Amino acid sequence: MATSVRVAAAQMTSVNDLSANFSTCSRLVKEAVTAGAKLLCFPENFSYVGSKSGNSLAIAEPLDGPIMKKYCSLAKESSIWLSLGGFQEKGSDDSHLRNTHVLIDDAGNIRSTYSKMHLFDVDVPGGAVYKESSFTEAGNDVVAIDSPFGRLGLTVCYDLRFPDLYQELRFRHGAEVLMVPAAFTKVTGEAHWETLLRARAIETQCYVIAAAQGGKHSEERESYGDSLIIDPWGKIVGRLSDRTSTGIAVADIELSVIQSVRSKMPISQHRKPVEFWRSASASL
Ligand SMILES: O=C(O)CNC(=O)[C@H](CS)NC(=O)CCC(=O)C(=O)O
Repeated sequence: MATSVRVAAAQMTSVNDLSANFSTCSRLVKEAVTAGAKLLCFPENFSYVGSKSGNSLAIAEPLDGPIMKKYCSLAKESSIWLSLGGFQEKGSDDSHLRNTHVLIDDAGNIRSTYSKMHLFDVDVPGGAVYKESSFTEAGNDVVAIDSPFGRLGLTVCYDLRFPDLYQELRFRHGAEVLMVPAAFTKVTGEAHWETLLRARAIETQCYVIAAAQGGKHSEERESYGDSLIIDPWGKIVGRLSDRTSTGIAVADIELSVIQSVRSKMPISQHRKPVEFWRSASASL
């Protein structure tokens, strides 16, 4: 990784129209290129948000289908890496999709994919009831990959609430930058979004890039928004002035910040993972 490299996180309000969302993404790619970013991260469901969550089954496609081909061409034409967080990938039968985070390089090649592990089956207090598992197959592979922006850890949205995954990414897979594309609900976002993201950055000493859906997608659906880039000390280094507007947040990833935070506070040497204290207490 270069000593400093500029990245961007998109914030958008995707709708139930594939071509309208692609136009928005193309415009944001141009903005990111103009800002000097080498990587642009898009939120969960960047290419489509149905008025009801199960609606997205109808537009699910394989990774070599026409939708993903267009995004690969977009990356290639603009010579920029794209993190596409939460693509509706066709599942193993017609009633399931996979919620897949796709990483495309600046030559338009898919470098890595990760399918969301933790599915959002939640009765949101004061909000709607979600049952993502009714139409989604959970992934079960932890995915980290080297890139010009450091070693990236791929996650999606609700994964954010499960710190074990991020511990695994940092301490077993060597992640330096954690990506959390999301479509958080308004209620849970207000209560938890920034706190959870900053906690993940601090406890793993990683950069966190969190691209978010924000605003009203339809009469029925609204997302919290607030795309953030956070440094390994937990400081917010990239944010839009408005939580729900469409645009990009830009920040520089500095190798020296990762190194300095980690060497001054060497938590990788101090940590006592669960296997350690379980075997210690067993011998009492
Ligand atoms: O279903 C779709 O169309 C798109 N998928 C989503 O919006 C997903 C699953 S329903 N949303 C979340 O994971 C919200 C998590 C969240 O809000 C929290 O953890 O608080």
